[in-house]
Amino acid sequence: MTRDDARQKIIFALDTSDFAHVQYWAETLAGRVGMFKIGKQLYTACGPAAVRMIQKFGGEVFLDLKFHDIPNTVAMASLEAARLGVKLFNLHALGGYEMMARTVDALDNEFKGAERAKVLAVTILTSSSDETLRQVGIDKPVAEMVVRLAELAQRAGIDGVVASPQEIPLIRRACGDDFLIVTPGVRPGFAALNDQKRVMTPAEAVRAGGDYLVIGRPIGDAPDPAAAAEMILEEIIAG
Ligand SMILES: O=C(O)c1cc(=O)[nH]c(=O)n1[C@@H]1O[C@H](COP(=O)(O)O)[C@@H](O)[C@H]1O
Repeated sequence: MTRDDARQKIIFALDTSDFAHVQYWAETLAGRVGMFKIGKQLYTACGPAAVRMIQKFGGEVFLDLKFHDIPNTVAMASLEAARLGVKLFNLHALGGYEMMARTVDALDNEFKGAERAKVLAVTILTSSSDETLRQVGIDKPVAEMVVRLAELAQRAGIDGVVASPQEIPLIRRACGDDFLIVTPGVRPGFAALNDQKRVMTPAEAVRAGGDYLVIGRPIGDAPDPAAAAEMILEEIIAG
């Protein structure tokens, strides 16, 4: 794998509330990572201006708002996400088949075959365990639920999933090679686990078949974030 291929796989999770930080991170990491993830914290604080700031510096955006609502509301919100010109955005597969299929229909009607944002379904969050599922009344193990939700998303026309690296082989087997797998819960050798539970190293996640790796605190909290991003690249290439 070339250095550039490895770089394109890294999505930096821009988890901040401060608009001034957005420009700093865009300048510091543009060209070092493939995409910037704008999630609930930053989007709630700064809105579409944060997306535009990244785009101004030539960065691609993954809008991580994890929509989960009635089908019409999610479809309409998804159209707005796609109109921002982001490369990826997501919704919760637990919202069900109709919510996902209505969203894909709305996008197809609006973009009519032209290039559009890819939509991902979140399966089971990487911070969840079998016990977390039991607490909300789901008695199945995480791995079984992840595959079930990935298959449901694929049937609804969704482009891929967000899942823990540990579930990548199961999803690949069930959904094939063209289904995107975006994986958070990635921890390079030098970083702390924080609140993530089902983790892998960057090299292991790529070897397992992950298309993109979402990495936040191991880069953002590092004393030298640019150097941390380069170390992660080295880990991917060496692996
Ligand atoms: O959708 C996500 O990006 C996501 C899904 C998931 O299951 N687990 C998860 O950690 N994430 C996000 O991935 C990022 C991980 O950040 P770090 O744990 O700091 O690397 C955070 O912004 C989370 O919101």
